[in-house]
Parts: sequence; structure tokens; C-alpha cells
Amino acid sequence: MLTATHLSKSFADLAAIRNVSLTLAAGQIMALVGASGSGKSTLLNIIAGLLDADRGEVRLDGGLVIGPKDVLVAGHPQIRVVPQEYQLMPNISIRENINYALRFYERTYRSARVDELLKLCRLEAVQHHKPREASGGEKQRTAIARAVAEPARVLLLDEPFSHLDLPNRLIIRDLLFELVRQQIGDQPPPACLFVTHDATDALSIADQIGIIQQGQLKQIGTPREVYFSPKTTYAARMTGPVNVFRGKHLSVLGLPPTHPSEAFIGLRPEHISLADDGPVAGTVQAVFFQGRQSELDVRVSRYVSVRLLTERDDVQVGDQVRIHLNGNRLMSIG
Ligand SMILES: Nc1ncnc2c1ncn2[C@@H]1O[C@H](COP(=O)(O)OP(=O)(O)OP(=O)(O)O)[C@@H](O)[C@H]1O
Repeated sequence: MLTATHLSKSFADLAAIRNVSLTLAAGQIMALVGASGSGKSTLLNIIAGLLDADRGEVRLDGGLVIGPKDVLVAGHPQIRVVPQEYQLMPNISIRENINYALRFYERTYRSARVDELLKLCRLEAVQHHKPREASGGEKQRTAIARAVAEPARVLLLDEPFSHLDLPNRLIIRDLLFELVRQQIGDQPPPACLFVTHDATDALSIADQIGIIQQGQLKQIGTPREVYFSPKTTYAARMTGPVNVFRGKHLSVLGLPPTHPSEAFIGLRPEHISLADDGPVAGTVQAVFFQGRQSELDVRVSRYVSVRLLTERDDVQVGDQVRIHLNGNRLMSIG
């Protein structure tokens, strides 16, 4: 069990991390989602024992994770970090990069373990390539293989999806999913924490999502809890497309006045539908094709437009449509 308690960290007069606490159990994946500059990397480095916190502490299974100022070599042997820039050794092959992490092990075991990791991380075909000959996805997978080569209790990843195309993002997602279920010998599976500014992958893979804003952990919950019950507009927007309007707009949207007029209300696009007998009329302003469905912008009054999802593919800009909003899915977001 990893626990961070009341962590704070300032750089000069900038409070980068403010009183953050979290817990993460073995075999669990947590994603910290936040905008650029919200403090994600700073928090990750403190948890890894690579940066000293000003206040608070990190413990792994009860033992203190000591910051760099009090140890000879920064970091914790059971906490592995996959940095954003991979930091592979450039002059040796992918196989040798992974092998290096196991250099203190006996040769036969080492070779078998490297083979296993190359297979798991789908790197067999490129194992003899140098990092510069590898794609971003392959480098990312090499960095992950290297990090988990020895059994670890915690795997920390900084923006593991950010530079990758969709197929590679899916490979990494599946790989992380597999890794936290893998037990080596009698060791428990690792806990995994990653930081990201894009919640798409986080929603599909994480057991817990934390929303970080200006150094504060504003909300923590399952992906469904945070997605469907965000506490703030920021949490709603960080986790996906959302319509945000005021209580006073409910009537123009065909809904009863259940909220104070200045209250912010959110409604996900999937909870608004085109319906021939819908109570609200509007004009289609934009159509964004997304494959299985399209996202439509529909203007319902001079001041109110909504975004909705439809599987219909016969709708065009300028069409007059009728819509239905699912009032049961309104989210109070402050
Ligand atoms: N070593 C440092 N010295 C001074 N300020 C720093 C240092 N490291 C981070 N900061 C500042 O702390 C804040 C949080 O930075 P951090 O890198 O943790 O954010 P982030 O959420 O990871 O951002 P990004 O998504 O852009 O990587 C930023 O305002 C940043 O400029």
C-alpha cells in the first residue's frame, strides 16, 4: 500500500503541491488528471522519492519513502518511474537497455526474463534496434519493460500516452492493464500511478481518478464517479466533453427549474438526443463526424447552444432539429 499524506511543495513563492493525500493499493491503477502546470510531475517526483516535499510524507507498506536530500542515491528501490522522455541509453539496443536493468542477475535468468519482457511489451521484432531507430511507442514500451524488469511495488508513469498515436495508446493501455495483474513469484502485483492531461485513456483503465488543479487534489473517485458526478466545472471538462449552463437556462432547454438561476449545471453530450417529438427546437451549427457517431452543436436560443451525440449520419449544418435532454443526468458542478 502506497500512502501520501498532506504533501506540500513550493518553488519560491509558487505553491506547486498543496496538501495532497492519496492511497493506492497493490494491483490498482490510479490516474492523476490535470491541466499543464497543475503540479502532476512534481507530485509524481515526490512520491518517487526524487524530490523532497516541504511538508507531508510518503510511505510504502508503512516504510517511509525518503527524499533525495537524506539519501546517497535518489529514489526508492521498489518504486519505478517511467519518465516522460523515456531516458533510454542511446548507444545500446532495446534488448540491452532492458537487460541493463537486470545486470546483477545470473545470465540464464536474465536472458529468459528479457525474452519474457520483450514478448509482453511487443518488442521482439525491434529488440536489436537502437532507441533512435525505434518509434515513440516502442521507446515508451522499452522504458516500461525496463522499469518492471525487476519486481516492483509501484510503477509511476509521467504522461505515458501523450506522444503516441491511437494504436500505440491502446497497446500501452492494455500493457498497463496486464502489468498490474501480473504476479512474479509470491510478490503482490505492482500498484500503478500515472499522470496525464488527457483523461480518455485514464477513464478506460484506471480504478481511481484524481483531479488535480493548481496543486490541489480536488476530487478522487472511480472513473464513473468523476465522469458522471464531477464536483467542479474543471473536473467535468478535464474528464470529457460537457455542456455547462446556468440554472436560469433550464426552462429554454425544456427542463423544470430545479436549480438556482446562477448555479452551474453540467450535462454530457450523450445525455442529449435528437428526438422528433423532443420538447426543444434548435438549429444545427456544426457536425463533427467521429466514426460510430457524430457530435452536433445545436443552437436552441440566442444565448444557449448544446453539444449532443447522435448515431444519425443524415444531419447537416443548418438543419432544424428537435432535441431531448435527460434531466435525470444533470450534474451540479458549483
Ligand atoms: N524545479 C522547479 N523550479 C521552479 N518551478 C517549478 C519547478 N518544477 C515545477 N515548477 C513549477 O511548478 C508548477 C507545477 O509544475 P509541474 O511540472 O509539476 O506541472 P505539470 O502538471 O506536470 O505540468 P505539465 O503537464 O506541463 O508537465 C509549474 O508552475 C511549474 O512551472
